[in-house]
Amino acid sequence: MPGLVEAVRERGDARMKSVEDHLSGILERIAPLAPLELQLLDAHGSLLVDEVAATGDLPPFDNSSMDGYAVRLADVADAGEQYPVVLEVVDDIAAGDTPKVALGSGTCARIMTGAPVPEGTEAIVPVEWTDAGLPTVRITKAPSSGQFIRRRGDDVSAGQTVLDAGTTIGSAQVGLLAAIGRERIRVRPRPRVVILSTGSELIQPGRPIGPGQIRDSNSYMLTAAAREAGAIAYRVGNVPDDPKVLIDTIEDQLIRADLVVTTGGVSAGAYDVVKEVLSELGTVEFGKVAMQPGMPQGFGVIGPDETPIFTLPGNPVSAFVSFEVFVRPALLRMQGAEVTERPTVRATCSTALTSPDGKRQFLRARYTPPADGVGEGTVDPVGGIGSHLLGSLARANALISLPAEVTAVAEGAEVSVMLLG
Ligand SMILES: Nc1nc2c(c(=O)[nH]1)N[C@H]1C(S)=C(S)[C@@H](COP(=O)(O)OP(=O)(O)OC[C@H]3O[C@@H](n4cnc5c(N)ncnc54)[C@H](O)[C@@H]3O)O[C@H]1N2
Ligand code: MOO
Repeated sequence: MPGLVEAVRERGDARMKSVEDHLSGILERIAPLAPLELQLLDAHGSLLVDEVAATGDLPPFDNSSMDGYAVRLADVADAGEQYPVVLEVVDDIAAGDTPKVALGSGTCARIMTGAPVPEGTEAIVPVEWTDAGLPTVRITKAPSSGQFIRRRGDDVSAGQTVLDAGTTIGSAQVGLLAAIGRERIRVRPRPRVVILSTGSELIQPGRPIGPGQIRDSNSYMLTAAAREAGAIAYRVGNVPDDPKVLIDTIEDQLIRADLVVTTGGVSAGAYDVVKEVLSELGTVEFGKVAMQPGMPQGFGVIGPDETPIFTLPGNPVSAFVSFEVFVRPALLRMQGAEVTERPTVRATCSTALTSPDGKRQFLRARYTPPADGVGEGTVDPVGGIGSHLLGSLARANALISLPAEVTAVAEGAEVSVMLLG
């Protein structure tokens, strides 16, 4: 019969919070950031607060979609290779010009792409269907009615809603807003996130490494992850395991942070400074979450503005998975997103798996969608379960998520897969 300690270890610790409880506790305390009016390019990547309506038509005037000649249909109806029609060119209109003359019988105007068509225009003859002549032009092919004319308002008409509230401002949306004349726009701003890696053993890439030291991968990885989640991320590497330096660094950084993420120093070690320092403040709660990797977690608020802070474990894979499961949803919530989870699919697992009882396990994996686009894809675990295995993490495009009560999965069984990016 196992002793108490062994029994707890086997079944998971009853005092551990479930992943779901920890996440919902976090999201209850994270509010969308207050809307801000930003210049278009500063709004790029943010979510629109209000719907946007066009104040004018797009295009704003009838214009040519080809370099060529603006004509009346009756004048060119008989044009052909054998018997070209000859017209007098009465105007020459470049983009930005205003036409000076209306078209009369037997006349045409040379016109460039985007230039306003003169009054009386019924179609445009592309220059390739002519001898490009001036002051008369020979036309060898007749356009159809309205051909190569872009009508006023055929893209967007005045008053029309062009973007719904909640739309993410990507490059196409920036282009549209500029086209309708908007210079500034109200959005949920991108959260500013400070990523801080702690540990006296950490060395920045590019520096020589000594015995017992390791490179600081977490601060880079999480800064990139925060950017991928839409945040403006600031990286602070190399905070040593010194309580005073740590608290001073966090205080200094609060000025530019809507959210702080630390890694390392939260387990049970003698130098686990993050836990030691922040526990004393009483506003950050530390505990164990029933998951692997990512068991030791801390979350709370800090500083005069009650800035949310996540203290993630130092093992790189634990930090990565914790970010995915807890921090990313919080960042999306701050941006006003309705959906904060990664897309999840069911997939056939290529190998048999085991998992600790009482802990949700996140396994690095490669997901392959179904070849025909219908039905279930397959998923292959990559690497082992060790929380230090960054090599296999970098080959993964998904995480297999096994519920806490699942201890074994047969080869070919269906599993839940969280797709990364
Ligand atoms: N006695 C116990 N020991 C540990 C427990 C426990 O419950 N009891 N939990 C283990 C688990 S699970 C995890 S996860 C880790 C969490 O440790 P810490 O958050 O305290 O992190 P550190 O001790 O500072 O570092 C752990 C590991 O990760 C490396 N590390 C740290 N920062 C970085 C970085 N920025 N880039 C790359 N690698 C980093 C560090 O060198 C260590 O190897 O605790 C277990 N122990
Ligand atoms: O939970 Mo730790 O995050 O497994 O290595």
